[in-house]
Amino acid sequence: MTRLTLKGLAKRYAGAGQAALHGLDLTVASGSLTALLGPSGSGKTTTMKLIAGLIAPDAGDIRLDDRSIRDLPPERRGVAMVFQNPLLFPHLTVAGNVGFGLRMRGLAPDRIAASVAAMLARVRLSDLADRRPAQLSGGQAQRVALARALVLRPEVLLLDEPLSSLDATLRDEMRGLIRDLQRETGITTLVVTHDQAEAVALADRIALLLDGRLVQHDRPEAFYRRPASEAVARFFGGVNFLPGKARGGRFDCALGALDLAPGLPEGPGLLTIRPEAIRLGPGPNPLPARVQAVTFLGTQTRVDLGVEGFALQALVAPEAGLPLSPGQEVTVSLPPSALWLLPRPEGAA
Ligand SMILES: Nc1ncnc2c1ncn2[C@@H]1O[C@H](COP(=O)(O)OP(=O)(O)OP(=O)(O)O)[C@@H](O)[C@H]1O
Repeated sequence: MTRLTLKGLAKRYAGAGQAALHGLDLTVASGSLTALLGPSGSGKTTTMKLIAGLIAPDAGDIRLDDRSIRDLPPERRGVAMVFQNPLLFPHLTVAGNVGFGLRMRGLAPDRIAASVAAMLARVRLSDLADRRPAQLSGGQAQRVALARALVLRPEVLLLDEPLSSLDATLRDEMRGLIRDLQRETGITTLVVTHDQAEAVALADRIALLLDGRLVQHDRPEAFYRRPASEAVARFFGGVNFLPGKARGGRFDCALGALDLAPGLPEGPGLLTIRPEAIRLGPGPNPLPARVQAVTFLGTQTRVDLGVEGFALQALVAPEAGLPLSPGQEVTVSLPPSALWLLPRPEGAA
């Protein structure tokens, strides 16, 4: 198993005003499945192409364990990349596509045939071995592309938005397959996605890129419980932010003095609470609130609340939200364990 390290990786495309990556430092643990997450244009594909050797960095290094691969050609890096569009060779069969890289390496035909057959069985494509890419569905083509990369036993596997072109059912299936194969093979894997729910469902670790910078690299739950900044919290659906000051275990803000859990920093900060952590009803940090709007969202109900002239948004189970109506007076409570302090944005008073 191999650790992947990016050190000070920088890239500005010719003619672009802004750099696509500003000195990215990231260590992808050996054998982990890490999601490289970020909105469109944040530098995810650029990072993948740099690791795969399809483009060259302006500065920085790329290491597999202690070896730099920065100056190696793509085929000698030990890195395989699967693109969003599977890019299969149209004139080759499924088996021909999967065996292509092994043939390029000069392996004996019987060894190639055995490896290809085993790989196709693993991705449940044995029955389609003789088909051409034009005769495959999108999900099948994506599985062939994954098999073609894995059969080479790369040290690092890069998957660029592997689920984005699939419908919801196929996406679940493919996500399960990627997870299972990654666990079985232990190949250090980096998956690009712009979808935070997908990153959470798939990865052991998430590296969040915003504007070409790594803003947090953590376990999925940390992005909800301990976001590093307001921007991170917002990317993960955070909507409640209260400026104020923490002092002696309490937070003074527009809603009064709220009890905090122990261990949070003192001083000016931005308090945040997840909408799903707000309780309707009496409890710790109780506050009188007026319901502004109730929106049924299927699995949850969104309740917009006015609290001391401040807007808070809660997400509750539908059965908890249904009897509510706009104008109603309710008590909300804010459990201290769900209150988290963020640094105040630059320039804030
Ligand atoms: N070949 C290129 N020439 C000039 N600018 C580029 C080129 N490729 C990407 N960029 C710019 O670099 C920045 C990062 O792009 P990149 O494709 O890495 O982002 P991304 O996070 O993968 O986005 P998406 O999710 O939309 O694919 C963007 O501002 C993009 O416009």
